[in-house]
Amino acid sequence: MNSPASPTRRIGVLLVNLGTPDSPSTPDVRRYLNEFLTDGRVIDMPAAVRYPLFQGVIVPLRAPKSAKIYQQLWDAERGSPLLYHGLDLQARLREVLGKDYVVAFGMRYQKPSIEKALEELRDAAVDRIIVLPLFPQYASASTGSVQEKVMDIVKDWWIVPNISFISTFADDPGFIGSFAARGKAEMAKHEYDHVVFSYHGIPERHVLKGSFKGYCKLSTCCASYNKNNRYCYRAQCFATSRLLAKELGLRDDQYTVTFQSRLQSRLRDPWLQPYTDEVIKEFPAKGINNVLAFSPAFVADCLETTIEVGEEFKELFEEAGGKHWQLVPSLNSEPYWVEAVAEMVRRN
Ligand SMILES: C=CC1=C(C)c2cc3[nH]c(cc4nc(cc5[nH]c(cc1n2)c(C)c5CCC(=O)O)C(CCC(=O)O)=C4C)c(C)c3C=C
Ligand SMILES: [Fe+2]
Ligand SMILES: [Fe+2]
Repeated sequence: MNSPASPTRRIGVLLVNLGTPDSPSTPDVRRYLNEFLTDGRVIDMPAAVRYPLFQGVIVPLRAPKSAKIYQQLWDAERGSPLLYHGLDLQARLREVLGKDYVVAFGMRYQKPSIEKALEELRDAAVDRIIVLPLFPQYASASTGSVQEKVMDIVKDWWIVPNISFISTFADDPGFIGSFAARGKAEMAKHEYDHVVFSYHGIPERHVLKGSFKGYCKLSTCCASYNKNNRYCYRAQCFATSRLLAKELGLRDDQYTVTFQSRLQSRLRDPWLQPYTDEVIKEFPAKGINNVLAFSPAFVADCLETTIEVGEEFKELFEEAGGKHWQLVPSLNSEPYWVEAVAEMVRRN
């Protein structure tokens, strides 16, 4: 009797980014924000308060304003940059990884859903799944939320797959090298007297909640990256910045680490500081007039890079008297970044 052919042992790769509305219309933005801002890892309030407060008050007020910004960002042919860069990365990674891998792409909020992407991998009968949330620095509100969602889905499958997560790549040499290459290309075009590494902020409380045995106290604890603060978002942001500065040949006084995108609320809870908008307004008075801005919490251009860093911060800086502000474009689906992702996957 012939033995059955041995099953192909392909590996599934699930790339996940945050999410984006289906269109920049107010109803679609409202639907997206309703899903995003009722996630208990993003807004860590009891569900009984979170749902009525956000779905009933904050999102209806915010959606029309956000929709206007999404309209500025939207590409007439390709739609949301976060989505089309994700699909491009998926396509290029497929080519680089070859036939032993099946690469799927999903968004934590809205479409394409993580459910659908996981089903694609299940239908391909992959042997195991490597999940790569596309956030370099672990935060419960981003990476943690993706992990929870994936586990929530597969817990209901009859055959639960082998799954591993790449939870942080803040100090990954391929990630650092790719961003440094993007920065060097800008530095070759213009003289800069200062560099800003501006990261998406999170409430300070989120850092303290993840503090390992009380190690992280939002102080000098984050000045080195070690086994005690491996998943501290603030420590990872500093680690990424130090490594990028080293690659770019910057002295400590030639760069500043800042945090952007805080969700302003009447609760006035402090977010990670210093705030980018406040820091850059002071630059011209200090003689800093030519600034190169990196946004290394994102690996694809999106609202937070193109509009907030590339346009809003530029305007603030120029209003304060600054001369030249330049955003370093994100990694998107640049060949060296695709290779860096492939290497992280192969190593896993
Ligand atoms: C880098 C990872 C991210 C973390 C950590 C994060 C935390 C976080 N975000 C909000 C609120 C908003 N973020 C918004 C946009 C947005 N956020 C991320 C990533 C992280 N967020 C991305 C990639 C994007 C852009 C999406 C796009 O389509 O381009 C928005 C929506 C835009 C707006 O209305 O301003 C909100 C709101 C909170 C509260 C939070 C942590 C607690
Ligand atoms: Fe965000
Ligand atoms: Fe820390």
